[in-house]
Amino acid sequence: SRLPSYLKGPTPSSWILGNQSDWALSEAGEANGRWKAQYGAVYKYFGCFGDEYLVLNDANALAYIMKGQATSYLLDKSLREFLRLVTGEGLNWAEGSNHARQRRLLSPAFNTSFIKSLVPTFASVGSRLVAQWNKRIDSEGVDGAWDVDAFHWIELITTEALGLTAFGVKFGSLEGEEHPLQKAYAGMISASFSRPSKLSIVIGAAILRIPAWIVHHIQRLPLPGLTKLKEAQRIGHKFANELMAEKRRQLESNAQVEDRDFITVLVRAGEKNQRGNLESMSDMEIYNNLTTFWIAGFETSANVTAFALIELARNPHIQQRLSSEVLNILGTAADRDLSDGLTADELERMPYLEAVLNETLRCHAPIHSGLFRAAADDLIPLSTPIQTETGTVDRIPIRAGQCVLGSIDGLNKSEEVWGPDATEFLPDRWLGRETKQIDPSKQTGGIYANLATFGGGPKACIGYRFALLEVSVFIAIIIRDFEIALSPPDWQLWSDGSFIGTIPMEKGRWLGGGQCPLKIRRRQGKFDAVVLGTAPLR
Ligand code: HEM
Repeated sequence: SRLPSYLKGPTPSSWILGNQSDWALSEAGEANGRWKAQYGAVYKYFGCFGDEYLVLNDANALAYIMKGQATSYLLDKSLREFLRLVTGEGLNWAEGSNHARQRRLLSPAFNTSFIKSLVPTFASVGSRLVAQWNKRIDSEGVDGAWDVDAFHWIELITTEALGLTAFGVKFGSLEGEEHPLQKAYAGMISASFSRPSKLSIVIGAAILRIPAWIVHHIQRLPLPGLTKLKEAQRIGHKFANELMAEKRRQLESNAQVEDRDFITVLVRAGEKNQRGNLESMSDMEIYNNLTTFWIAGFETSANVTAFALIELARNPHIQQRLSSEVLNILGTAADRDLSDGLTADELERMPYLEAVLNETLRCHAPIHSGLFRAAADDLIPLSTPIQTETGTVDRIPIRAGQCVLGSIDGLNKSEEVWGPDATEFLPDRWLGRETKQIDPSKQTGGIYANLATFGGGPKACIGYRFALLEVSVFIAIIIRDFEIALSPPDWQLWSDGSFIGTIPMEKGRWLGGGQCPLKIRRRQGKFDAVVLGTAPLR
């Protein structure tokens, strides 16, 4: 064993499978929670073919690893090559000085005031969803209630929002239209999800053992999956190139072009840099990053939106409290059309909305773990020392090449950090909470609200403000206009965590993707909701 012998962990079922099927086939974070309770916050487990993983559920250890990303705790080389096949050499793929350079050049697209200016765009998309749902209630509803698997619709609003804010393009998918760029990106993600069998877990692990240099050359092979991926990329790239050329023409002829999307902001920043003789991003780099934002920002935000709606549907008292707040600030559907009126300032006046969103991000982090490889021998500091037979250990020695798994879910549900009710969904814990006052030994290094959900350090999620505002707008708009309940009422959530993502599904029913089955009804207005209360929908 390369890891110190005092680290404990589960016994592998076999050399081929290790503990991997237990990890991949239990609910997201479940195996980790069990092993953490048994072996401590820092333990080891075996992946396929005897690969040993160091698992960290310790705040200081996670903060340390995240700080070292981009230089000393890196993405596995083969995995990184696979990533390059999909996103090209964008921010997620980049390391070291290239990463720092790209991050600097992308900063104009992620500054707070620009991201806040996207709120009306998110609101326009949310309002289009509301219009469609109202139509369905009228045409397909029974006694004013309509059963819908909202997951598909959430995917549509998330892609519409990305289309408008990244490329400035309206796809029209909510209204039944199909757009080539949206289709190209769907092809790149090829969303079809299937729960892995033990055999596919082993095959997956074997594929990841293909040396990076071979993966690098795989792209030349005429494999069917790759041909489809390349075709999707060709269409996406051509489209983006035409858009960038058009933006450039517009900017040359009229400096008043509004910055309403990333492509405009990045093309403008590039032109400015060139005039000032600063280095700028090439069109290829801009395109690779727009693709990166799509891959990083689509399923993550969609899954959080779905988890939030599921929690609101199964906790009617939380839903009612949220609807009261939202109706007080935004008025009823009859008072006000939100298709372009909602602002970031209004969102800031809804602390309970923020609490519900934060609690969703804590309990249902859409990426439940981060996997790294140590670039050099190192010592990882701990918040809570480990007691061994020979003494106390406050740093774990590791060797270059060691796989390290930071459990985002484990830190988000750590009793040490969040208290004894850490596994319960309780938005109230956020009201009046000041992140700055948290004891340093309980700080995870997370970029937002001491949550590990968006990562931390130099490679922390660049899109977290975007995601927070986007999901807040969607939830506020849906809850203002509809009462939601689970349908059927006894629907049981299964948070699938087969890969690094967490996807809402029904226990025992794998339908090939996320699920969010709701019964929706028009909300009867402010008076009913606030004063009388509405009977929970069943
Ligand atoms: C709720 C939604 C989201 C979650 C939970 C999420 C989570 C994450 C996490 C965990 C990482 C890795 C952080 C680390 O290694 O420390 C990451 C990176 C990243 N995210 Fe997000 N993300 C979300 C939405 C978005 C959106 C909307 C965008 C873009 C518009 C985006 C763009 C990125 C990019 C580009 C990276 C790579 C950053 C780098 O390597 O420097 N994400 N995200």
